Amino acid sequence: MEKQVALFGETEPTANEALSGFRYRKEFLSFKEERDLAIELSALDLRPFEFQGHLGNRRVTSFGLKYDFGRRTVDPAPAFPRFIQELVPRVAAFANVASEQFQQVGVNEYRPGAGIGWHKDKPEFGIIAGISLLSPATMRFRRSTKGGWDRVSFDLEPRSIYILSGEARLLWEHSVPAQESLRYSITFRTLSERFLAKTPRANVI
Ligand SMILES: O=C(O)CCC(=O)C(=O)O
Ligand SMILES: [Fe+2]
Repeated sequence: MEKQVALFGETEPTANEALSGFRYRKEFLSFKEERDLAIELSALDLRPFEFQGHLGNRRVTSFGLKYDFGRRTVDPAPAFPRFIQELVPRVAAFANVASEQFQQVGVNEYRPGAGIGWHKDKPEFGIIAGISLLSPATMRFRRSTKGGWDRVSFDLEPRSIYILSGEARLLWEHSVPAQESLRYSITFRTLSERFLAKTPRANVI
């Protein structure tokens, strides 16, 4: 049976109880910020995400670094545009990391009918912070158990932010089912300790 968790404002105790390492705050962006960002995002050169096993109708782009799913490598990507740079300190404060630690940013555009299938983000990346714009969505989590799956889901409101760290990041898979109207997410990623240890910084950037 799936647990549906309603989140109001900064409800970390509730969130942590349901899923350790998941944090959420609504109204992280103002309406004006959301509108201005949506204009910036609509002007980006987004490409269809194509990879076996994933829903294909989401469009994406990356900044700072990008993960090449074919070669399984982390490669350089265009620098953060100004509107992303301006968000980083605020996102970093909410995530309790230094701004410089966010080295990768991904933009997802979900037109009506687009979603993202079950996955864990690549182990090269560490903490993930996600901002939602324009339309509500549900973020679903599952973890296999002896008898089947543990499941939990959270409503993501437009202008909200979530953090995936710890168990939510490492042990649970997540997905976002298709919704009926346009939604964007901007995801910010640090690099994992493991990846940093084996990759001198100079080679990454
Ligand atoms: O749209 C979202 O908030 C989820 C995105 C996601 O899971 C990803 O980009 O890895
Ligand atoms: Fe993800």
